[in-house]
Amino acid sequence: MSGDHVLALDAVDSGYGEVQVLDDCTLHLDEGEIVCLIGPNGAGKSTVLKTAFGMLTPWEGAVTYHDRDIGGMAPEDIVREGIGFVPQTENVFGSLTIEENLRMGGVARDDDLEPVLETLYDRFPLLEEKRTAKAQNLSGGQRQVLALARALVMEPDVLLIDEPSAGLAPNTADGVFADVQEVNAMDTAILMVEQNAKKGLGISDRGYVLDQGTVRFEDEADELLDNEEVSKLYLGG
Ligand SMILES: Nc1ncnc2c1ncn2[C@@H]1O[C@H](COP(=O)(O)OP(=O)(O)OP(=O)(O)O)[C@@H](O)[C@H]1O
Repeated sequence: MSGDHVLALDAVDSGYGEVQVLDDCTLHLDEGEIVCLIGPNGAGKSTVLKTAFGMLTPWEGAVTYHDRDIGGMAPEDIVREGIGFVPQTENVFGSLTIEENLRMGGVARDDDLEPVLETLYDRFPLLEEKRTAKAQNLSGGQRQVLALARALVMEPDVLLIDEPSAGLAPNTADGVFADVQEVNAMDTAILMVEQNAKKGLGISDRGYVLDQGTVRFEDEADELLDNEEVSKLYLGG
């Protein structure tokens, strides 16, 4: 795959030890997009993100960022390239303050963090209000906002987000999805895994249905939501 994709997986096989999870997986993310990856438990959605972020090295195929091969590059180097990752769990340091968490997000930067912190505090006033509080005292939704903001300290142009709504009450999840949209509006392309397929696709431009490590469907998000087969097989009717 080539062209002007920001991020692409091209015919990627990947997995853990000897266990293959991704099988000829091809997908891409373009500038400005939110793309949602849905599919059943164990389909390999998180594995896509881990392979894109260098936590796993592709066995076959290529991972490209602006057409440059980054397959298997160390995560710390990938972060410097401009890709951020918000894992599903344990994505903040509970015993550190909000501000310390944000500063941890910037350890790979060697310039002054103040301007970017100010921008993030403007964007997420909640974090400024609580900047001296320990992250463990935040609610689940607030933690997700902190995890997003922490990844944004590096000013990535791609953000990989694993299940932003996991474990959150519906209203709280809606707030986090709104924040994801806002992050996207700050010129960040987003590849998001989401268990809540309807809501995830609801804020996305395009989507992929992954099943057994392979892309089964890809389309505009609206089309996937309207697709009867996708609906029956993957969206619970
Ligand atoms: N660290 C690991 N070591 C070995 N196998 C793993 C590891 N992490 C995941 N797997 C296996 O890889 C397969 C795909 O997992 P993955 O987490 O990518 O799925 P997923 O689509 O994100 O599903 P879920 O919604 O359950 O998180 C599963 O069979 C899982 O058991």
